[in-house]
Amino acid sequence: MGEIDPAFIQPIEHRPKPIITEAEGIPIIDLSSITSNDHFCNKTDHGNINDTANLVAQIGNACEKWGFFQVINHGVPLEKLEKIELTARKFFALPQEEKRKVGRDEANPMGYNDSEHTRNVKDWKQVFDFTAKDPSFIPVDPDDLQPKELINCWPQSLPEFREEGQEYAREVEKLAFKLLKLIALSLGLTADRLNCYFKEHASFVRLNYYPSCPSPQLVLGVTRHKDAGALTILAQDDVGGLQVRRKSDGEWVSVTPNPGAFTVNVGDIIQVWSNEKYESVEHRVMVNSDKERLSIPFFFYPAHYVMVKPLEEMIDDQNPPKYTEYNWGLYFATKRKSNFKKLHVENLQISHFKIV
Ligand SMILES: O=C(O)CCC(=O)C(=O)O
Ligand SMILES: [Fe+2]
Repeated sequence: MGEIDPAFIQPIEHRPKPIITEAEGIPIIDLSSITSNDHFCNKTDHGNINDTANLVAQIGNACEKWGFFQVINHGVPLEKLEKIELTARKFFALPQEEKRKVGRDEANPMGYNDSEHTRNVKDWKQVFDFTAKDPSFIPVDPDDLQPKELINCWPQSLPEFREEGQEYAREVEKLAFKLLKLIALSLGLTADRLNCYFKEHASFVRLNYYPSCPSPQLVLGVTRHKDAGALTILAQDDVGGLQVRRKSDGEWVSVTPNPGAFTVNVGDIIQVWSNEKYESVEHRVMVNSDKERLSIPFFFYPAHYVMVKPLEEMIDDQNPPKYTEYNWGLYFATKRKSNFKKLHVENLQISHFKIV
């Protein structure tokens, strides 16, 4: 323990427990009935309406009960996932100086970072971020709301990285739009109701590398947090470590990895749009003493200019709006500031927009 930088050490109440409880019951949802059909919700679609209704019900239940679910037969070709995983492993095995050449910083948000902070504690991980869409625009400084073009920086020594990353992002983006439709339907909205917010979406893919750790009981790979965007679609290898705060009793429970499946979770924006019918659930990542781990989240973010507030359809006299409106670009830029260093103030959270 002597060698661990104190910046990584979690306060006692947030350290992982030695006994791990598996999250039995996180639904595994089979998307095979819609994977071959990009227009499965259109009026002209003569596909099996019962299949879609069944899926919508499963997704709605999972979002209400867990805020998390896994999808199989999702249509993302596994070889695209395997390629990006292999290249990600090669990238993280490069010498630190090489990785830092594509380092991200406060001005340039994409690329490599080995000192991410969540809730003012340093995470035991290294990350590499790239945008799903090229070009992508979002403000990066809360004092300058001019959107900035996000420039991806790819390492020269891995020429295949760029194309593999972009191809992977294109495939997961298709899945994200399908899930968005299913979630809209599950909220009683029209299938395309949420699409307007994603025309110029500022989503990005993150490669998370969690090295093995000599004192896994003191640190976390990612400190407890809720994802700020609309949806997260996560691929993980077979090591495990993701824990979710179970809604029924507040216990931290582990999500059993199911390689080839994606773990999907609802983020803060869907919590607000749905006026809390669905909640963005807290999660964290444990590391271990002998195995490194790789995970690849796709953070599905709306366009920077979107004003986020409870949808009209989700509010009425019995359900008044629970959040005040906020601008997504400004929220993102403000939250980002706390990623780089320990701040001595509480980080921005969605609860700060809650109407009490
Ligand atoms: O690595 C994981 O399993 C989850 C990572 C995560 O929660 C995040 O990057 O927001
Ligand atoms: Fe997360």
